[in-house]
Amino acid sequence: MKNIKIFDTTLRDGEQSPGCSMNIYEKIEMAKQLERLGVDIIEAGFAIASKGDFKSVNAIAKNVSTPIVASLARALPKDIDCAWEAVKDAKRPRIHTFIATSPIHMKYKLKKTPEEVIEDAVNMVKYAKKYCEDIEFSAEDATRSNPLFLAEIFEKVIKAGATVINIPDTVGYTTPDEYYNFLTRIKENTPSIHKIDISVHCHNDLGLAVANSIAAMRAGATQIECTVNGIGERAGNAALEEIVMAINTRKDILKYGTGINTKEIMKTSRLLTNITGVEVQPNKAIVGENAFAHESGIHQHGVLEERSTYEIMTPESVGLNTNKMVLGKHSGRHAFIDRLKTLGYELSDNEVKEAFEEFKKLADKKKNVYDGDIEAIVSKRVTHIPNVYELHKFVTNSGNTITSTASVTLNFEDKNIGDISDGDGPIDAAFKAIEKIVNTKATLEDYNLHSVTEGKDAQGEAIVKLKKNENIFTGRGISTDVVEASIKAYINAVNKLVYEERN
Ligand SMILES: CC(=O)SCCNC(=O)CCNC(=O)[C@H](O)C(C)(C)COP(=O)(O)OP(=O)(O)OC[C@H]1O[C@@H](n2cnc3c(N)ncnc32)[C@H](O)[C@@H]1OP(=O)(O)O
Ligand SMILES: CC(C)C(=O)C(=O)O
Ligand SMILES: [Mg+2]
Repeated sequence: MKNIKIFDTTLRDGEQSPGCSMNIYEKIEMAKQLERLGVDIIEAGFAIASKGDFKSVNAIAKNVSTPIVASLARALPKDIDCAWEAVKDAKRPRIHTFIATSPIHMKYKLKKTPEEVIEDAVNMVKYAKKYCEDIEFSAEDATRSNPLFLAEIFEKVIKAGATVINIPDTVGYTTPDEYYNFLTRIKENTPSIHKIDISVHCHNDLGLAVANSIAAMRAGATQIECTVNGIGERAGNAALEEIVMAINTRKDILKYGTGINTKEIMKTSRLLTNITGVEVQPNKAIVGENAFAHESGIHQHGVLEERSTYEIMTPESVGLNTNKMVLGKHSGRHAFIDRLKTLGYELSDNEVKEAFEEFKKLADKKKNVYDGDIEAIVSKRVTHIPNVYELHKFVTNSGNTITSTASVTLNFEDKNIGDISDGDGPIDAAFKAIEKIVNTKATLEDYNLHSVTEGKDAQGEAIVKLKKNENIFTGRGISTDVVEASIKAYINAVNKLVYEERN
């Protein structure tokens, strides 16, 4: 199966997205991750735009080895000189030059006749060719251009040395069928286009960027330009992760592959989010928080029985550990019982029935139902677990210039036993001191803290999960003092573990 080339323009068109500017170090980090992801081409920037852009493109050219590194340039000698200076150190450099070809752009923006635009395009491709073998030529606003005019300009720039022809939907105006026919018409009228790569670059103004890219691929495009998380000018560009996973998931009809290591997708998306601070919407395909989450009872039941009922790809295939069952007002009994099992509870049928009714009432009132809420509901129904260990007293000492220490005393079988420890903060120190006393040999699997009431006097609820021999013991602790809440949660988990081991 043939691979379609993935041209990533996160660092160029993506950066044109408001709020997505990146500094040189962030761009290098992102470029290295794109290399691990396996993209074929990195468009590293628009070298003439600023000194910073030039330095970033140049640094990326020096820091990645497998992908081609491209810089954008207008059809102007000074832009091409600058682009070449920036990419010339790359193992595989590319100059990407463009000029607009639509009547609107030529008349109002460039103030040039079509003949002048052809002349500039040809001259600048020849000019760039003196520097670099690999030249991409883009006809900006191609989809609002006359296809026969495009065929003429493409034939001439290919003869002048262009090795890739890009036919962008700059303003996200076309539709899949129209784009398919448009590309077919251009191919029929550009004899030399068959010798080189045909690229597409779609914007998402009508939400059709990915669909249009896929239609173009079916019409013979061999390179797709896209960005991580779909960032880019205005409504963004075609999202890399969506294109790649569509190709991957629908190999049966699309009959193409990519060189992308899909397991790196999530990491790449999160790196970009961390760098830019721009979150992806929760329902965003592939990389959104909810892309592999199931909230409603019928779906949760289906997925618990057989994941493929509601999952067309696995979360693991994009680098996520697992899917997510979100408990809320739409959830049903199957998911509720499954969560109880995960939390280590085994209830009788009647207890489950009562707990489920209470859970539904709570879910109607509360946006998020946490594990702690479920435990609060069921803990009163399960067999009472004796408090083998109880907190007698604790003292912690911490600050930003000293090592945190904790001294904890527990009551055990009517005796007080104490120990001390240092740690990474007062809570870590306290947990270590407790472990010295109880010696469970369990590992701390998870810890979280949230407020359970509102206002200045909010109570903090700590959840501690201890793991031993594949069993999870979840402890809860509530206090207005977060250290105390955490210590109580740890002791609660220890008591559950001890109870289990003794029975
Ligand atoms: C579709 C796209 O995404 S195109 C890429 C868009 N990205 C960017 O513009 C980001 C970086 N841009 C910049 O930093 C600046 O716009 C620069 C450095 C490129 C140019 O800045 P300035 O010289 O101040 O020009 P300004 O941006 O105001 O106007 C653009 C000029 O380029 C011309 N131009 C636009 N596209 C092209 C082209 N492909 N080839 C030749 N000239 C072009 C315009 O006609 C205009 O020319 P004029 O100054 O003679 O009127
Ligand atoms: C420069 C070109 C490829 C572009 O970004 C566009 O047309 O959208
Ligand atoms: Mg663009």
